[in-house]
Amino acid sequence: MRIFKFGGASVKDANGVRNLVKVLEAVGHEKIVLVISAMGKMTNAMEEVIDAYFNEESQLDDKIQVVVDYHKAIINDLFEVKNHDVHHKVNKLIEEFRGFLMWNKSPKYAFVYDQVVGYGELISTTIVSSYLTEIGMTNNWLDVRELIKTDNSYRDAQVNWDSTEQRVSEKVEPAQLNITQGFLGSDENNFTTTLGREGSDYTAAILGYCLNAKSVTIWKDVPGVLNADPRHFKETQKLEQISYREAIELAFYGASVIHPKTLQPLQQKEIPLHVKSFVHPEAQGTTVGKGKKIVPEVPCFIVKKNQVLLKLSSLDFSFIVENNISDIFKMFHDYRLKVDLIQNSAISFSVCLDNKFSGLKSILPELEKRFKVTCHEDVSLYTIRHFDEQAVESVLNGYDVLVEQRGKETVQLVVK
Ligand SMILES: Nc1ncnc2c1ncn2[C@@H]1O[C@H](COP(=O)(O)OP(=O)(O)O)[C@@H](O)[C@H]1O
Ligand SMILES: N[C@@H](CC(=O)OP(=O)(O)O)C(=O)O
Repeated sequence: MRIFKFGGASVKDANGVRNLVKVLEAVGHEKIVLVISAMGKMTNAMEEVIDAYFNEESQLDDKIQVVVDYHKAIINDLFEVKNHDVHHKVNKLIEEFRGFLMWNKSPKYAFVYDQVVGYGELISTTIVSSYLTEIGMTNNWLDVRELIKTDNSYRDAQVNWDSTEQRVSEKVEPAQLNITQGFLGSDENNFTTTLGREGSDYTAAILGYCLNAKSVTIWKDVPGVLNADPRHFKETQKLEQISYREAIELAFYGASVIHPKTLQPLQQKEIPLHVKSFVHPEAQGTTVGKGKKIVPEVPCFIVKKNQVLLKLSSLDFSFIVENNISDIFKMFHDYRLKVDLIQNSAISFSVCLDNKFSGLKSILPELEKRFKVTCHEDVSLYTIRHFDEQAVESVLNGYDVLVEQRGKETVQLVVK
């Protein structure tokens, strides 16, 4: 079997859905599992619904209406028949999460988030599946929550591999075109869980692993994995081949084209991962697999914006060593601050953090009880793999370098 993942960008409108069909016609549509994300930016729109529910209830209906209108426009464009069954199916899903929000008693944000946010994926797969059926492509729609079982760490659920493997092998039809949602799973009480934002790549890898797939392909709006994010760098080069190890390194440092958790299950079974253009499905793309580290061998640039640099110094000139470093790391873990870089000297300790769960405000007073704290917000972290001096120079242009760290293959620069 082959696993195909189509992200939000690929199904952002009716033409995107038609193009998905063209891709399937070009590369075959049997013995496939299609993993599809929410359409366009609908996960962000669902997050706004949840935020309104918790913080500004007067906005709730308007926020839900944005989701309704977006999908309705796509359905009206795709289906000629006015009262096509797809309207009924999508309305039912919308009423499901509206009803949940009406009756919910749980004050727990992460739990409520997971029960609601995934309707983006449930709706998108319902629309795509109905469209495929309409044009004569028989398909098997699967609720991924019945396949992928996880613990109950809402918003960052961990997969229970044994029961997932068993369910996947029972429910996926190996000879057919199967279609299911990315990003979601369910816990032992059958509540919906999510695998973390942008987690649909990981879903494709989980299914690939459980089905011993021949390959996993992520269809993108770019020709493959580039040596830098084209939104931040003018000149980029496509990488032809990357080893699993190198791809894991790139994803770890923040190359957002592949979700970091995706590589590990594939590497374990040596399943190749193709990143290909949904505009030119016949073109080669990038293959992540066994073999050469990186082809061509060029510097790879990764930038993370809006990071925080904290410098902690002891108040009494005592050393910062194992015991206080372990306390500091426990605090970062508790406040969900992701550590991107560390540098320590005898009496100080610098750390570049990702504040995506907004833990910074709460941790600062805690740290200030024990250390002198200097905090630079809104810094950028540049990582260059396989760097040379020219590559380093090219990213510096006028920035102030706050921290520099060099290894044999990687240089990291925190700049303001
Ligand atoms: N190293 C990279 N190579 C290719 N694309 C990259 C890279 N880093 C960031 N991107 C960006 O990732 C985008 C595709 O990801 P995304 O929009 O999240 O797609 P999807 O919705 O399909 O998951 C590309 O349009 C590109 O701008
Ligand atoms: N829809 C989810 C999961 C995902 O992976 O989406 P995409 O494939 O569009 O990045 C998100 O936006 O986080």
